[in-house]
Amino acid sequence: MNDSLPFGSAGIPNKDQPNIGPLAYDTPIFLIGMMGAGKTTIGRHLARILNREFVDLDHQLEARCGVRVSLIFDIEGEEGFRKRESAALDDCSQRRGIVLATGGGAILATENQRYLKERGVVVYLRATAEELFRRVARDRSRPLLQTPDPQARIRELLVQREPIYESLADLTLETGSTPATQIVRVLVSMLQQHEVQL
Ligand SMILES: Nc1ncnc2c1ncn2[C@@H]1O[C@H](COP(=O)(O)OP(=O)(O)O)[C@@H](O)[C@H]1O
Ligand SMILES: O=C(O)C1=C[C@@H](OP(=O)(O)O)[C@@H](O)[C@H](O)C1
Ligand SMILES: [Mg+2]
Repeated sequence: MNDSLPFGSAGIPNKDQPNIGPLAYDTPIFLIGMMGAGKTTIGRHLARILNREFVDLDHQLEARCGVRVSLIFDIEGEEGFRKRESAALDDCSQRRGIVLATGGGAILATENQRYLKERGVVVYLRATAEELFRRVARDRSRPLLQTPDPQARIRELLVQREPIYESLADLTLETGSTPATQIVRVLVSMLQQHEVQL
């Protein structure tokens, strides 16, 4: 990869950033974070520039079920969705050389935490509740946000989930108002710094 990519402007090391060490060239890269963090958008760009296959967990589920995520929630509730999500994550996380964008709640089940932690490099895309809300406010495709006060819901979910995102992350990237294309460049540089073979 090109060594001259910018490093550091939006990237912040975790407090106790572990040394990932040299990893196989085909180690999967997993993106985690809240709804609106940019996992799907950034994952797709990242895969393109690394010449990797891009997999989005929600899209996998939709392809398997033949319906949209919101309809899975309508018919089977969150519990049914989570079971399907866990089975899809078990399969997808075993695929080598991919960039995988998870869904925001895919980190909740303990078996999913194990799949992510043991099978690849985990990147947490972080954003504030205000920024997340700005990004997803007009989008009707996220069933958990179809409430009278979606901003409050985002804040609640963030409080519940932030410790899990942090505990799973090998790398954390603050997305702020940085455009997605620049975030991807910073992320490539962070992965290189952490000896992930790209
Ligand atoms: N860094 C960013 N800055 C501004 N908007 C972004 C950024 N990343 C993603 N977005 C926008 O936010 C929305 C949600 O992004 P998406 O990739 O679907 O997030 P996720 O998959 O994490 O829920 C999309 O409209 C996307 O274009
Ligand atoms: O945070 C969540 O629990 C969810 C996030 C969504 O994916 P994104 O994070 O890609 O929006 C999708 O999996 C589903 O609506 C539930
Ligand atoms: Mg997504």
